[in-house]
Amino acid sequence: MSTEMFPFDFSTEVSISEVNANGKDSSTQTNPGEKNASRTARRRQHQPDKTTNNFKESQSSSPSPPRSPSKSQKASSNTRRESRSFESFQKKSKAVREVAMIAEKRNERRQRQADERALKEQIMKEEQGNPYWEFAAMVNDFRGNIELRPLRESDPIIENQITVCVRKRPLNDRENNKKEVDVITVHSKDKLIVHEPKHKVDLTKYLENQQFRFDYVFDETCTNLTVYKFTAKPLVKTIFEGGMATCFAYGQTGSGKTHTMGGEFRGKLQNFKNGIYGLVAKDVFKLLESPKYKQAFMVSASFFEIYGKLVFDLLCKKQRLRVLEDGKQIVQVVGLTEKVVTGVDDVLDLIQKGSNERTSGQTFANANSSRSHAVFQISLRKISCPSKLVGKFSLIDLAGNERGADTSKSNRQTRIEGADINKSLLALKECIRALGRKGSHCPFRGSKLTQVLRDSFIGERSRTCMIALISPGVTSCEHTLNTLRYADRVKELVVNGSADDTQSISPREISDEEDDEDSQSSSVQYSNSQIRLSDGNQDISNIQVAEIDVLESNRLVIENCVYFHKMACELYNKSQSQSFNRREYSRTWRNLLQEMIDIQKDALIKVTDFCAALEAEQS
Ligand SMILES: Nc1ncnc2c1ncn2[C@@H]1O[C@H](COP(=O)(O)OP(=O)(O)OP(=O)(O)O)[C@@H](O)[C@H]1O
Repeated sequence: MSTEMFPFDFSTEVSISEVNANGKDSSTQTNPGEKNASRTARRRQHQPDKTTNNFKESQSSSPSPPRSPSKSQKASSNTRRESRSFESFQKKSKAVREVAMIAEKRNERRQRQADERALKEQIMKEEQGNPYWEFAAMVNDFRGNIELRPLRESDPIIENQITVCVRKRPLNDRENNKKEVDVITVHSKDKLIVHEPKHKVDLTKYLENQQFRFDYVFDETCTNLTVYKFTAKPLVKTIFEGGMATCFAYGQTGSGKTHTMGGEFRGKLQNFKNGIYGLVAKDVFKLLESPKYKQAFMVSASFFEIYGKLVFDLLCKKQRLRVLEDGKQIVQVVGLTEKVVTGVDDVLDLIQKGSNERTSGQTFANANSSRSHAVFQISLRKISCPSKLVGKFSLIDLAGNERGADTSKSNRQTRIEGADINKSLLALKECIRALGRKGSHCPFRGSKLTQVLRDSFIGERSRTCMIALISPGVTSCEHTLNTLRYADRVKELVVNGSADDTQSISPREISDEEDDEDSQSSSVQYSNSQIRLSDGNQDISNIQVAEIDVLESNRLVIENCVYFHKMACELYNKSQSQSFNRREYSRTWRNLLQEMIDIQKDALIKVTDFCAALEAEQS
């Protein structure tokens, strides 16, 4: 096939040869005519919409190659041939363009793949020895495609009755050394995304991105001061207005509960001034100095630890304390040290003393502080009537929530501890939910923790804040998801409740003339000696208490059945999908069953006790 005869057919070949050579011209030995034809073809590729014009243009602009002497005789026959080749080109030009376009796309795709490969190789080099490098690349890629707008100091503070927020700590040295991937993206001031690493059946890796929403989300750059400003600080005035304020730190061991509540660590030393305990104390004394409250109130503090069913005084050599409840459901921690404090330094001394006691004074019954709940309380009383409690701020550093899952592999003692922690966290969730559902029964007898904090869950003026702490590392992903789901269940109610349920608590002044009867439900008596339970009355009261417990556990079983049914259906449906993950499925299913069994076991114990009490009463 000669260039003279089929100049444009030749250009087609050039195009194809270009395609075959991935964009490089493979026809190295070309004569000038071929070169012209090739140039024409390239011009046509660059202006695909003007093929016909190009054709005319190329016809006129392409110089003809040297011809033989019999030109004049062959002129008419050449014209016919060229006209035929023009028709042929017209037919083929569409196909040529399509082929060129396909080639172009293929080249682009190959280029993209090559770039991705190069990027992967670069990350692999940088992340040498990191088993999660592919997930790291995926998370980076995800973050690169979204706009992040974390919380700002200037963001408004919302006055909720129940606030639930999340704080993400930075990766620690151990996690950095292990090259753990940070799987938490704080998307905005109230949203975060968990990138859960997953594998498909064919072992392809992928991320399951789960989004959660809370009142506030604090990223790893937030300081204790910022966290305090949005969480506990707005609650300080509550105790001056006759209410109960409570702040919980919830999360797995090592997620930053003590760092947030007690203060930042510098090595083994803790700076109690910038923990929430210390910051609350500072603001309490600041408010106490205001003309409105000056000389009106006295402040006292106590610090104790709940370990299973036992309570220990952290301000008195871990002395064991008893918890009693009188006929009016007023709960007392009998013998608890309550020290009067006159300034922030006094409070910091007590925090230091209690914290040291907590970590150094570990006994057989408490080998690890992460297995106990620490409760620090600041109480406000009237100077004119110290036995009368005005308000109380309870700050609780909860036991590591993963401890509740210590089950089959652990020894009996650990299993019992785990069950107690599980039970108390479950009861806590229910009590906060009951507070949100104003007027609904508060199942505070569900655990020692909720029993001693009963006042926090009742009354119009009670306000609660939960700070869920999470570790960002990939190996903590499962615990992180459990923490977020728990916090979400507490928040769920706040989101679904009516506007009245969730917001704006009208402040109320405490007047000297306030009626004792009226305030009794939300205040505890100062003196432990005021608990009056005659022997005869106590029996009746015990049966009544047991009856309430049984009914409460019955309600909990019903509620849980509904939740269980919903979750079991969701899980089963998920198991039918293509992204079915056996390990995740079995773990979730096991946890769900365990939760159900725990609640039912608890109900069974309560009803058995109640039956026995009724029998005893009859005989
Ligand atoms: N936001 C943070 N910024 C920097 N370091 C942090 C942060 N949160 C926690 N840490 C560090 O992580 C480590 C574990 O924190 P912390 O002791 O507070 O965890 P925890 O949840 O209280 O654990 P446990 O349940 O065992 O008491 C500490 O060394 C602490 O300094």
